[in-house]
This record gives sequence, structure tokens and C-alpha cells, in this order.
Amino acid sequence: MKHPDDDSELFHRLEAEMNAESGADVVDLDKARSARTAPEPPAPEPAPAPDTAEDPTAPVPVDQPAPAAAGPGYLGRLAGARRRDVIPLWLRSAAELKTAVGWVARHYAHATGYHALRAPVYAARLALQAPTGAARFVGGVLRWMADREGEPVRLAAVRREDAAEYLKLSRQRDGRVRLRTLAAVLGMFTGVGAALALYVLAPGWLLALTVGAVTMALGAAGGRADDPVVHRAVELPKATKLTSDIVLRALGALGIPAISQAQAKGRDGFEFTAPITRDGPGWRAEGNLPYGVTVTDVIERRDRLASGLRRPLGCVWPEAVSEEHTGRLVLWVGDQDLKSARKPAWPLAKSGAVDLFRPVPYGSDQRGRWVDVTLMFIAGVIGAIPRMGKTFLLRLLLLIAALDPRAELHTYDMKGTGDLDPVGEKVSHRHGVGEEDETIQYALADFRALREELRRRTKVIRSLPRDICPESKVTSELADKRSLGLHPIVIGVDECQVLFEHSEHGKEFEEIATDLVKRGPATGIVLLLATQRPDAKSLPTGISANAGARWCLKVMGQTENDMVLGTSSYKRGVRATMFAWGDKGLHYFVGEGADARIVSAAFVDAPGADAIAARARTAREKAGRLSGYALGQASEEATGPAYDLLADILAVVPAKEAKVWSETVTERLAELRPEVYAGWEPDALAAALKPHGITTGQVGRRVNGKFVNRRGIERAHVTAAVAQRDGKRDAG
Ligand SMILES: Nc1ncnc2c1ncn2[C@@H]1O[C@H](COP(=O)(O)OP(=O)(O)OP(=O)(O)O)[C@@H](O)[C@H]1O
Repeated sequence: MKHPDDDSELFHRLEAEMNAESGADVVDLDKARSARTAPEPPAPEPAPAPDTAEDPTAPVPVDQPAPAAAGPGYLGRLAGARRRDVIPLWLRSAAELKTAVGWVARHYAHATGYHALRAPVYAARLALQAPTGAARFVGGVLRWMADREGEPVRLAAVRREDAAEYLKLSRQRDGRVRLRTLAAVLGMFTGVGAALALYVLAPGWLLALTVGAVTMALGAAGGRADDPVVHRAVELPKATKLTSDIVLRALGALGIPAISQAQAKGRDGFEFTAPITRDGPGWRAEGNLPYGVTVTDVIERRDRLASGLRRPLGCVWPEAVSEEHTGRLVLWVGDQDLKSARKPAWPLAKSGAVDLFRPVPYGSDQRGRWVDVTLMFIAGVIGAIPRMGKTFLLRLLLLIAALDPRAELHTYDMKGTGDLDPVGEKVSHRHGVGEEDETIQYALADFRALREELRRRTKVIRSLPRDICPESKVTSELADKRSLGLHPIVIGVDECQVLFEHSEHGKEFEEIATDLVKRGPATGIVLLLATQRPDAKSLPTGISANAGARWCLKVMGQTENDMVLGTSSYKRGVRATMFAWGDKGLHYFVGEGADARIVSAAFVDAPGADAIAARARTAREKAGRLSGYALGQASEEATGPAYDLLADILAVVPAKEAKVWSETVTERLAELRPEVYAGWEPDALAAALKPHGITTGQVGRRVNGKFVNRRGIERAHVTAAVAQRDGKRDAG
């Protein structure tokens, strides 16, 4: 830093005064600074020498003396050491072991089948080649007997006209030929003798076996190198082993100046901190990038890295290590592209139930290991551009919720394509499809009721004794107690922007949803929102900022990325923009108190979802937990194409008639739907209304000037029952 001369003088004087006051030595800062950059600082002294203190021009050492600079001692370093697993994780994982054993078994089963089918062809070809093989064998033996291998040396001696050498070689050859001829004749006799003995003495099968083996051996000897009889049953992919050279080559090709410069000077530009090892179905390299280079710089250039490694993009996964510095890179290179790699089957697809308070596997990471999610105590957002698997992911989470019979599901498919119907129709307490006014009203009534429920729950929790509810939140045990009504409530809304952007009720939806996101988790209410347009309007900041779980499939830009995954995620290298178009279901998952992880959601298609939902429904029926929308569906299914008594009553009793006699109602009903209501008496009507919680009472009317009292119903009771059943407040 430069000061104008006079300023500089003043600066130095002030500094000198301040230091003199504090009893410190006067130091020339410029010189002190230059000492820091001096190539070879003088050997550090334990205490400043007296002449240094007196001489203001003497450089001041800024580095600590050697013992202090050495950092923590041996024990300290041991305490802070990171121990590598004795048994690697992949070896401890039963699922991975099972997968690996399965692959090996399938590989050999395939190879056996392939060759067994072709065995007759192999036999025929070998038999055809046998004469050639026999000729080659005889020729080889004759050449051996004649010592053909020594011939070039003998000829060389002839060319050199070296008589002594030639004589020596000839003598040696004569001896060798004699011996070999003898051995060959003996072998021939033994062979022929053995053949004759076999022919005469051996059983048929042994003879056949021997002839077969000799023929095959001769056939193999008669083969051509460029046309093998047996071909490979499996072309193994050439997943090259990841070596340090390959990693360095790829890092050098990224165009990051610090790495390129280091490599130009003959250094590595990357310091490996652990050996490159197998990690699941791939290789793992770990090390330090040069000073100032961050893992984010590498993630940004993932496509170049893939090019440098000569691997498909879906195989190359650079990651940061959260507990280390920002230049610590873990590079995982899979054997197969993640999107084409076979996913393990979802454990809950065929059987099993869920306790929502415990972690449940819902997807697998790049290494094929299951990643868990605990749906309780979170509010979650799912964001992605269209067609990346957002709805499938939401449906998967709702299926998980459905498999806990205690959970009350509220499902809203605002896109209106029926993707959530498997869950909605079979288990949901409330289910709405489409963005029509009717659905919006239905959803609004439900949201309002949920807000009331939230308030009720907070009161219940507050009233519970500390020993039963120690953390002021719902527990699995509390959820079991039906009398408390604290069972999990899981609300899933696909294309939630339809609600929040609604011209009339948008604000109210936003208010209630924000409340549910903030206070819902502790009271056992889980709100899951999915949107294909993650911006402040479709996902209000009050909601996105408070969501405890975030799932982000492919998005196009930094704003959407940070909107779903949290502020600064993009900067920290958590970038859902790097997913390819084909990476369906692949997403970053933030939650479970862990750093962002790349997860490939389990794939459950519509028929699969139907089957799981049917299982969930059976479990609910057994537990007597089926309610609301799904129950309505059930009774309709059971009674066939039916009538809706309450709706019919509302149809025949106009709003202006607050109270009406039962006989009048039955008369009108019989007119409306004679095939159903003909012959109904007031008693039958009373009995049919009883399950809906509606009782008949005395209704007075003036007939011919006289006041007559008869049994009748109140229209308001019917509208209330319909509202309660359907959540339609405006049913009347
Ligand atoms: N986990 C997955 N694994 C493989 N493929 C998936 C997965 N999830 C979804 N897909 C595929 O992606 C396609 C799109 O999924 P989905 O309908 O959920 O997308 P979306 O993001 O909801 O689209 P939109 O915005 O149009 O509603 C599906 O047809 C499905 O085949």
C-alpha cells in the first residue's frame, strides 16, 4: 500500500505514538510487510534481539518459530485423525452383496446357456478340423524329430564356412535326432498299444470318450487363429480402471489455470489423500485441489471432466466433502451411466408397512445404496422443469405415507391428469383433481379445516403432561392414541402454483400453507408441495424458506435451483442444473439433517402405484382407519351405481324451505327417482338419515288455518352433513 509522502509521515508518527503508549516496539510496517514476501526470511529468533528492537529498519519475522508452527502434537493429530473403515461400506451392505452375487450368478448362467446351445456346432466344427489337427500334429512331431529348430544355426555356420562349428553342430544334431526318433517310435508303439488295448478291453463309453477327446483335441489343434470355434458369450464392458494418471489427465483438461499451470511445471496439480478404491459399482478418488481451486469449479466443468475421463456424463460425479475444506474433491466414477444402470427394486413395492416416524428408503444414490426419508416433522417442496419425474416423486412419497395406516392423506392433483388417483381414490381422506372452481372450493374448505385442526392439535399438545409429550411434538405413541386425534396428516399438492396464484383465494391458500409449513411438522401435519415453476409466486418465500425437506430434479437456472434447494446452494456447488434431460427421477435431496445428496427416486409406475395403494387400503380397512373420500368411493362401489340420498334431498328441498315434513320429502324423492324411493315411508327416511348424523324432529305447519305438527327434517342439517362428508362448505 502506498501513502503520499506527507500522509505516510503522519501515519508512521501516529503508529509510533500508539505503539509507544502500549509499550510495544516501533515497527516500519512497509518493511515488515516486505519481510513477509522476502524469499528467505532470516532464521526466526525465539525473542526479538535487542538490536532489532532498536533498529526500526530491521525486518520482523511474521511466521511463528518452528515448534509453534508445527500445529497440534502427535496426540492432537491422532485425536483429529479420520479413520478409514476397516471393512468398506459396500462390503457391509447386504443389499450390495446380494446385487453383486446376483450379477455373478446371472453372468455364469447366461454363459452356460449360451455355450450349451452351441455345443453341437462346436463338436461338429472340431470334428471337421480334426484331420487338419492330425496333420499338424504329425508334421510337428516329424519336425521335432529332425531337429528343425537348429537348422537356421547350422545354415549360418555353412554360410560362414566355419567347418569346426558346423561339425560340432552336426554331431549334436545326429545325437539329438537319434534320441528323438527313439522316443517317437517308443511313443508310437505305446500309443498304438494303448489304442488297441482300449479297443479290445475298454467299455464302449470309455472308448467313445477317448475317441471324442482325441478328436476334439486334434480339432482344437487344427483351428485357425482368426476364426475361433468358441466365441465369447458376454462382451464385458471396458470399464477401465480409474488410475491416478487418468484422474490427473482429466483434471488437467478442465481449463482451470491453477491445475494447468502446475501440470505445465511438471507437478500433479492434485494431491491424492487416499488410494483410489472401488466404492460400490464404481471407483472413488479423493484429494486436494490446488490452493484457491474449489470443488465447485470442478462441478461446473463436469462435462469436460467426463470428456477427460473418457466416460459418459452419467458416470462422473464430483462431490465436495462437507467436513473438509472447499478444495477437497471426491470423484466417484461409476462403471455404468446412472440412468442406464439397473436400479434395485424398491423394498416396499411388494410388501411391508411404514411407520412414518421412522426413516423409509425411497431412492438410491449413485452407488446403489438406499437413501431414507422420514416424512414426519418435515414440510417438503419438490421442484423441477416439466417431465422430469416430479409427480412420480410426489406420488412415491404419498404412497409411503399411505402405507402407514394411521396417516390421513389429503391429495390434490391440480394438473388434473389423474396421476395421484391411485392414492387418492383408494386411501385419501380428501382428494381433488383439476383446477376447476369446484376443486378449488373443495381444497379451500379442506385447507381451512386443516388450519382449525392445526390449532386444535397445538392445544392438545400443550395440554398433555410433560412425561407423555416431552418435546411438545407428536410422537409415534401419541399418534397411536385415537382419542387424541394426533395421527399423521399428509397433504400432497401437485402443481401447487395453481392454488397460490388463484386470483381470489391465492392469498388465503398461501397463508394457510405457510402456517402448515411452520407449525405443521411439530403437530404431525406434513405438507408436500410440488411445482414445475419454482419462483416466488408459485412457491411463496414463506413456504420455500421454511421447508425442511427439498427435492430438486432438473431445473434450468440458478434462481429455481436456490428456490428449491435453499439460498446459496448453487454457489456451494449443489446444482440441479447439471442433470441431463434423460435423468428422470434423479434429484438433489436436502433433508434428514444431511448435506445435499444425489438420489435416484425409486420408479413406481401407475399399475405399481395401484397395487401398493390397494395394499395400503386393505391395511386401513383392517385397522378401521379408512375415511372420507376413499370411504365414500367404497360405499358407492359396494352398492353399485347408486344414488346420493343427501344430494337428492337437497335437490328436492329448495333453499327457501328451511324445514320440511318427512312425508313431503319421501313424496318428492319418489317422484325424482321412483326406482329407488318409491314406497319409502317417513320411518325409512329417518333410518336412512341416521348414519349421516341427521335426526328427524317435530316440524309445525299451518294447514287450512290449523297448526299441524309432524316429523320432518331441517335442510341446514343436510347441508352440514354434506359439507362434513365432502369438505364442501357451500354444499347447499
Ligand atoms: N424415478 C424415476 N425413474 C425413471 N423414470 C422416471 C422416474 N420418475 C419419473 N420417470 C419418468 O418420467 C416421466 C415424467 O414423470 P412425471 O409425470 O412425474 O413428470 P413431471 O415432472 O410431473 O411432469 P409434468 O410437469 O408434466 O407434470 C414419467 O413418464 C416416467 O416415465
